[in-house]
Amino acid sequence: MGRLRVLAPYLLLAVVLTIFPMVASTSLVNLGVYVLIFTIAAIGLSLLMGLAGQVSLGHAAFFAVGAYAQAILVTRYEVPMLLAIPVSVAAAMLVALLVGLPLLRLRGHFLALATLGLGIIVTVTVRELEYTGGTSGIYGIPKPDLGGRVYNTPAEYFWLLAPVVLVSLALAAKLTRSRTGRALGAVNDSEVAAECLGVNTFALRLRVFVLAAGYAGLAGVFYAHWLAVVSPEAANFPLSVSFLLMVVLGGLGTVWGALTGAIVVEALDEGMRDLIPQVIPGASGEVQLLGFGVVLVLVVILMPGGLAQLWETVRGRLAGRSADPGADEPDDAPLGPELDALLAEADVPEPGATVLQVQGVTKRYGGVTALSELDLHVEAGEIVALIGPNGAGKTTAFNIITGVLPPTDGQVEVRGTPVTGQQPHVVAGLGATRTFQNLQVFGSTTVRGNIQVARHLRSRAGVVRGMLGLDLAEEHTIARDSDRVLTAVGLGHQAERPITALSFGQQRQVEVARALALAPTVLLLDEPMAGLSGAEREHLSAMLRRVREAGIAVLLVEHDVGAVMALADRVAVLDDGVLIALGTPAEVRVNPAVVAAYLGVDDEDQQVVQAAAEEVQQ
Ligand SMILES: Nc1ncnc2c1ncn2[C@@H]1O[C@H](COP(=O)(O)OP(=O)(O)OP(=O)(O)O)[C@@H](O)[C@H]1O
Repeated sequence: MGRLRVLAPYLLLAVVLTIFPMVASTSLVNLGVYVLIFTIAAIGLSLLMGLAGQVSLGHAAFFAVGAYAQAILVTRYEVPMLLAIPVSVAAAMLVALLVGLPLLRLRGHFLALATLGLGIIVTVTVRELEYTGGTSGIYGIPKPDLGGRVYNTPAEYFWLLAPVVLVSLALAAKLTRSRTGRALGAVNDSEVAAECLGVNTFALRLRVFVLAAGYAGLAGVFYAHWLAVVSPEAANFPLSVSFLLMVVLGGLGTVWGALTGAIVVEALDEGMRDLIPQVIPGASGEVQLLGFGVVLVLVVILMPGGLAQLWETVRGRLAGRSADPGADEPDDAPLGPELDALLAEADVPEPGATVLQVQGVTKRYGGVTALSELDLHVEAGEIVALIGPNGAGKTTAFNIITGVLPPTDGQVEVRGTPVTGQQPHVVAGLGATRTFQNLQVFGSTTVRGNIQVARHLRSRAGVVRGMLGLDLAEEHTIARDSDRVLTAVGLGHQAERPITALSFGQQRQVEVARALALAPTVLLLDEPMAGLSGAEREHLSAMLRRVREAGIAVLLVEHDVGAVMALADRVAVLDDGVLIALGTPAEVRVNPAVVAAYLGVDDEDQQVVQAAAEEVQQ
């Protein structure tokens, strides 16, 4: 039943694509050919923008590379079409790899600008080079001839393209539902959280950038054969804008948006071509581009989710379902055997072995020293609390340990391996992960989806396996393990809910569960009790004791001093970036420097510290 639901849209589309050329006029089928060609390119851009969150203003550059490579291969070297296709697609992907390596280190609008520049470079290059035919381009590209059958008419070409579009769509859609797709979705929601769960964001983005270029290159190939000529316009900015419009109009959330977007943009294009000269006599293509710009702005303002969002709303209304299915019955016995099984997965050394070593770590921001020569270590099976007034440097210490920030000076080792200056995913790979003071849940998915990302390092499937569906057994294991994690921490009844439907405290608990799902050796928790009810705090404390018993090392930043004193084996106190005390809770409680540091700070914390000090003095 589930499989039929997945296949149904493709079957329906196959039927429509088969019938369309039989019933539509030749000019409409001709338009349909362009829709299908551009759909292939837009699917690639949809993956890049929707999945990897990267805006490209130069997608047409890869389209042109594919088109030119195919034109050169079949006209100059007489390479058979079927043999030339993979080479041309590979050429587009190779260009993407070469430019992606430096470009993808750029973020946001810088990447958009850089890809815009790439489009200009390709346009100028093919226009200036004699080899690529200069301004007139390359002529005489034959219509496809497969096994003696020539695809000459619009209908024939449409039927040739239809299966290519169907397969392209299916592969891309499968990728979005794979391990890679989940990881990229997580990167879009919170790059830092995804990295700290072991997701190598740069490598993933690069792969999707290259893949997107492959789709564009393939579209370029079919474009070249259909038009019989390729000219520098193929790499032009207006075409990149059209692709962008297709993806945004169709909706970034789904690759199907590429198809609907391509249909609407091509229809608009035709409409504008007729309409604009009537409204503005003598108007040129530039005015058409302006028209596209206006549509793009209107879509972004009025319908940011594109047609896909509209469709989802209609479908939800028709089915009478809300976005949040609500919670099931609460789990009977949280923290049961499932938690033992999860904790047993952690690769921990013998109790007492140092798993985290911080040596002389200093962090300066200009004139501000956020952290000054911090020395700290955490052993297996130990909870060390890091406390201190606001601005003491606790979060800075976490950021440096987990690779989110490089230190100005000093060393960090996880299980004896130096990790200073390494990316967070490398640190996570060694078994150290964290939660965040400011919640960093993956807001576009469910509670289960959040946990599944944390199983990234415990699974292997890459882009190709994900696209081809060769990851089914692994996907089954990830889903099963994620549900076990949720049951283990008492959140099984929330699995199906969008994470954003949960209360702040519950989201915090999911974040802790997500970090545990990595089966870490070292767990760093940044104010995990903040926003939790009394019962939830007790539940979390009980869980952390079990985590300690399992031999996992815990570094805990927490403002709830009472909870810290009850839980921690050792307490480190920071004040103004300086470690002012380190010892057992009993020792730290009576340390005059600690009492002084808390004076005039949070009333509640101050009372706890002072009451404890008085108690010991009596
Ligand atoms: N990006 C930055 N640029 C400049 N100063 C910074 C930056 N990040 C942190 N700081 C400063 O470093 C010091 C330590 O900040 P940090 O966030 O680590 O403290 P904290 O102990 O975690 O505080 P809180 O309990 O309020 O979260 C503060 O004085 C803060 O203003």
